[in-house]
Amino acid sequence: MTVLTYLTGFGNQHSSEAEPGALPIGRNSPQRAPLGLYAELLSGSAFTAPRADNRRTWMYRRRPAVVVGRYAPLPHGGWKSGAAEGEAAPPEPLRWAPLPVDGGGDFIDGLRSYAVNGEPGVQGMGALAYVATRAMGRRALVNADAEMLIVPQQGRLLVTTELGRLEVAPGFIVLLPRGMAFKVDPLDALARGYVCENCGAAFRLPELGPIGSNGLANPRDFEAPVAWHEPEAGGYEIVKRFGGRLWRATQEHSPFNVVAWHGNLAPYRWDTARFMTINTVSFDHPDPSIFTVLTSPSDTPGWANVDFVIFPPRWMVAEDTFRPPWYHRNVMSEFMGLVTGQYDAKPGGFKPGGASLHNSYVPHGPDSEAFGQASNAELKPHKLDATLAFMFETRWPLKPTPWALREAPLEASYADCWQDLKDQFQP
Ligand SMILES: O=C(O)Cc1cc(O)ccc1O
Ligand SMILES: [Fe+2]
Repeated sequence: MTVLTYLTGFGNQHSSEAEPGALPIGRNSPQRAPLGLYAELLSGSAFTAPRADNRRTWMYRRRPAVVVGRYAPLPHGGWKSGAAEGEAAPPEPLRWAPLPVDGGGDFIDGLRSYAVNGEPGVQGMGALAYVATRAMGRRALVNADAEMLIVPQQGRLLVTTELGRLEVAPGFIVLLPRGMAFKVDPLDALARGYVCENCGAAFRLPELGPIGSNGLANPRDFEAPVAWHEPEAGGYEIVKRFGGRLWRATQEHSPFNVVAWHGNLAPYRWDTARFMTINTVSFDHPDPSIFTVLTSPSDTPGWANVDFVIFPPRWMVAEDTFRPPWYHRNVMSEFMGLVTGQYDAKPGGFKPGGASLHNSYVPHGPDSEAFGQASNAELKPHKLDATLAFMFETRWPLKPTPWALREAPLEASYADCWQDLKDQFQP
């Protein structure tokens, strides 16, 4: 395939044209847009949102998105959204073994929700897995309810969007704005990973406070696509997520027909290897908020609708410190996945491609194996290398789905991993 080029900078005012002269200069909506194109605006925020949060993009396209057939319901057994579609779960830690990579479906067919909260299109999130063994072909997905954050775990992906194409491998993430058409195609025989469906405020970089003007995920490392319009003629199936349901319609042309665009609402890819990791250089284990890549705030300051947090390779140097995570009960709910390597709180038990859910106030922390090792380890500088875990942390309790509780590879004996923690009190 061709080598793709990118525009850099999270939230920048990008502009791109696939044909010279396709982008109007000095105005957005001339009486006749250049080259016979249609002008179309996509908003990511209310028109009157504060300037710092305001996101919108102008597209100049061969046909506007309004040219589409009538929608009919499209059944999908695995994709759930909103607390109403979750089940009551016992207040216990839950963990799932890696999903088998089979099934012969495309990205849409292979979506399965582990856990949900909130309300589709309003607030909250869903944590999903995807397994894809074939391309979407002439099928596109539009999620009108949520922004989609894709975390590939296995297999490279080609992500085609209305604004252009992105290529990613495991270790990257992809952020797809709410309401923008896209398709996700495996570039290898199979692809597996995780998705966060964010129904709240759009993801943004966290404030840095005393860290200062640099660090964590740096804005310039986020890469947006350049304009690209699909050359092949022919129809498309548009699959739309709206109101927590899937719908399908057909149209006689590709939705990937944007010849030029400009604006600050764009899909991005980002390489987790670019994360500038902050950790203690003295003692104690800092709160995991130091690993926040992106945050979707809620209406209460500091209580995120969802934070996307990574646990990347890093040096552990803390003195007189139990270095893995502490035992804790968190008001926020924690969904975790493992892209590669080992996670320090569960060196043996948490497998790449697996998932865990530690819901609001569910006690958790290092398993007995990790506790024994870390309590006795010689505290010389140690690199946690070749590892990448992540967390979707949300202020609303997550409800597991029927699939997650009854069909997915739920590990019945997960909670046993703490039962060997003995009373070792020596008065
Ligand atoms: O529970 C977990 O494994 C995630 C986590 C990691 C950490 O370093 C501190 C708190 C926390 O919830
Ligand atoms: Fe935790």
